[in-house]
Amino acid sequence: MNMDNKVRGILIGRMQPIHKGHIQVIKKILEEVDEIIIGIGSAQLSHELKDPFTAGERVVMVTQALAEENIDPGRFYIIPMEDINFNAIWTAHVKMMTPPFSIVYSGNPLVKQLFEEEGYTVKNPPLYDRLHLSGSEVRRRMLAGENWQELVSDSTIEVMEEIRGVERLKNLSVKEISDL
Ligand SMILES: Nc1ncnc2c1ncn2[C@@H]1O[C@H](COP(=O)(O)OP(=O)(O)OP(=O)(O)O)[C@@H](O)[C@H]1O
Ligand SMILES: NC(=O)c1ccc[n+]([C@@H]2O[C@H](COP(=O)(O)O)[C@@H](O)[C@H]2O)c1
Repeated sequence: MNMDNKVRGILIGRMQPIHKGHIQVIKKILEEVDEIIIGIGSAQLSHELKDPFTAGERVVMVTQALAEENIDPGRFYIIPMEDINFNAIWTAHVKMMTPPFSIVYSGNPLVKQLFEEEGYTVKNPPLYDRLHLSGSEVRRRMLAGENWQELVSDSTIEVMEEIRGVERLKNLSVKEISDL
């Protein structure tokens, strides 16, 4: 039960980085709920090929991308969430870190299973242009020198330049190959 009677939904994703698919789904969820909680998943990870950006950098990217869309800042929370080793109590960990919510939006079968077992409503959000709109595709294009910019918001391009994100990813790829 919510302490303030607001209907809240939660969307958890690693946002490595946030892309136009996330933005569209966030807008869609905001048509259904009063407020959305955006959980930045695997918050402890950074400087890895699959997870190059820190939780703090991801918070900035998400905040600025939503500002660019003129989404009312009073309607969302951005909360970094570290992984824990115990799946059975992960939902309690998420609950502890967030404002009360009643709907979970996720297509991830494990996330769905864990929250359903705790009695939450889990909805499968629509996927937009999934062939192109995924964090993996953004990172792949960054490494390949292809057009990743079209997949993300202008503000994300700016943050990426500020933190030299593409250069970081390329350095990580050289390091991971040399570690093989
Ligand atoms: N193209 C998309 N359209 C709508 N929602 C999306 C899209 N891509 C991801 N999402 C949403 O974001 C959540 C996962 O976030 P995450 O940042 O892990 O996305 P991802 O793009 O699949 O990442 P990666 O490719 O790095 O694994 C999913 O549960 C899904 O609801
Ligand atoms: N035990 C745990 O810590 C646990 C369990 C399920 C999902 N998660 C996290 O939730 C997020 C889910 O995002 P995806 O839907 O993109 O996989 C990921 O960051 C994942 O690591 C963590």
